[in-house]
Amino acid sequence: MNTYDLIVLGGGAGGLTVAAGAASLGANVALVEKNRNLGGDCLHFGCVPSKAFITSAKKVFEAKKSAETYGMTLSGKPDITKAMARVKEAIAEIQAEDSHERFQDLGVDIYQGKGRIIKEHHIQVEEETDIKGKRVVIATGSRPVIPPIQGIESTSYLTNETTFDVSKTPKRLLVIGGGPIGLELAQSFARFGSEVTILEGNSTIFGQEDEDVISVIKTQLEKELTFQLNARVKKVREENGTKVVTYEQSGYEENIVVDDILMATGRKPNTDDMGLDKIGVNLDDRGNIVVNDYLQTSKSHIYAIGDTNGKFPFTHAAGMEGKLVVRNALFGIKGKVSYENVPWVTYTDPQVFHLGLTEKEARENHHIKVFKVNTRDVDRFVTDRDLSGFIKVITDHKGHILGAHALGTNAGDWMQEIVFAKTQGHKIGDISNVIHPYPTHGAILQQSADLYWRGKLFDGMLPKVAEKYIQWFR
Ligand SMILES: Cc1cc2nc3c(=O)[nH]c(=O)nc-3n(C[C@H](O)[C@H](O)[C@H](O)COP(=O)(O)OP(=O)(O)OC[C@H]3O[C@@H](n4cnc5c(N)ncnc54)[C@H](O)[C@@H]3O)c2cc1C
Ligand SMILES: NC(=O)c1ccc[n+]([C@@H]2O[C@H](COP(=O)([O-])OP(=O)(O)OC[C@H]3O[C@@H](n4cnc5c(N)ncnc54)[C@H](O)[C@@H]3O)[C@@H](O)[C@H]2O)c1
Repeated sequence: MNTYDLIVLGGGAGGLTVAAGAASLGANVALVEKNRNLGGDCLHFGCVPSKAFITSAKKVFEAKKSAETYGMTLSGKPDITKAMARVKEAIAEIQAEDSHERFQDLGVDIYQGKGRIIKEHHIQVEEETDIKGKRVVIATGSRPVIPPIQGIESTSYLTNETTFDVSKTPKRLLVIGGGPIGLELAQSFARFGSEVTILEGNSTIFGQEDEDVISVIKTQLEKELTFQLNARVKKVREENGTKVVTYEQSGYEENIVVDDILMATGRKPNTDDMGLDKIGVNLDDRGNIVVNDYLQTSKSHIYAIGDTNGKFPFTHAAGMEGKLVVRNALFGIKGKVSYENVPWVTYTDPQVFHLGLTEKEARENHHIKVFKVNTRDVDRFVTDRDLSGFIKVITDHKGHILGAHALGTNAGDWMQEIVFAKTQGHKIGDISNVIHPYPTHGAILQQSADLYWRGKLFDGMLPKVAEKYIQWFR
């Protein structure tokens, strides 16, 4: 039986980070991946295809908008198969980075097949091969949750695993779930010509965002999508090639007839059927693997990262956790995980940027200040006619950054400066001293920092002292 310093289960965002990092440091590493290709959900069914599709959809939308704005004539319908071909091209190109050869060259032994933990240090791959590891990292990701809806077993529907294979634009599309997956894809389908309705069980879409952000993005998206909130799906059935969906809203039953349904109702960790209960690795009631601050499970030689621990289900968080686990597992360092400075971006148009606490969360434990700047007050956004967005920086009373939120074209890029500032412990005022070329979008951050100084200069004792000093100096 082959024996390793480290066995990694799952070759996605988290697992590949661990395998590459540990092998580069000289560890003897095995990587077990059930699919033929490495890369995981992010590459094959998640971030990469969705962003490629979003870009195509945005181009189509802007072509139409530009034609209207500049008095040109545009004819024809966009062909979604061309967009999906571009999706496949993007996946293939990035796949080359995650090839078996690359990892084998690093010294990683790859086992293709489904892995199960059969004893504390023993992994079985497809009931055929047994391998032994001093430490084990579980990075098996997640899959879509399918809610228990009457009739769903006999009705076809899309998920993120099948959406990028569609060969025609659904005329009427129902998206169940108003979270990031649902909204990013809904807007893109709408831009390819689908009539899209979002059915959301809660009273709001984007439940995790700051309230101001939710209110503005909803108004923006309503130009392209129809929302049904507080709506609970009761049953579905197929009828003459269409799907009839019955949902309850405000005590009434409503029916909607559509051509396709996209399920975007959250994620479920891939932690079942892996033998975890048998060896005493604890799961919470949603199936997430319970980990401590060092990302160790209830068995200290087994670590769990990425979507399996349910803490921060994003690719960059899985990568960050993976790097930490390499240090902790190989060198016995007790590095603690922290998500305080981990941002996320939802790639709707406009994009939604999120870092740290929302205003409501911050108010619970801090005496806060809020600095808000609208894009219409920043020259670069004015030149671009991008006038409906804003940024909001939330600080404690001393100016330490607690949270930052933004809505605007490419917000994920121009807000990165504040992630750096927060990570390095800078206060908001420090951004005021950073020179931003004129006219750039990033200047919006400088303007928010200027608000901080303006408050300090004009609301405190300083103006009175300054006045006295100037009189004396004259
Ligand atoms: C539509 C969509 C869009 C997204 N967009 C973004 C985005 O823009 N930005 C972002 O940061 N995040 C995004 N995410 C989330 C991101 O994809 C995940 O957070 C990330 O992939 C998690 O990485 P992971 O390593 O935990 O799991 P994965 O990347 O899914 O990797 C898990 C791997 O484990 C394998 N596996 C499973 N079970 C076993 C087993 N028993 N044995 C062996 N192998 C196994 C799987 O085949 C898979 O390859 C998106 C997700 C979706 C669905
Ligand atoms: N840009 C990004 O970084 C990005 C993009 C997509 C996904 N992701 C990741 O994927 C994760 C999952 O995304 P998601 O949108 O599937 O999940 P989510 O949990 O964020 O949203 C699911 C939504 O579906 C609703 N819902 C659940 N069951 C329902 C039902 N039966 N009827 C009606 N509504 C129902 C929920 O109230 C919720 O609003 C995210 O948390 C995120 O980490 C990230």
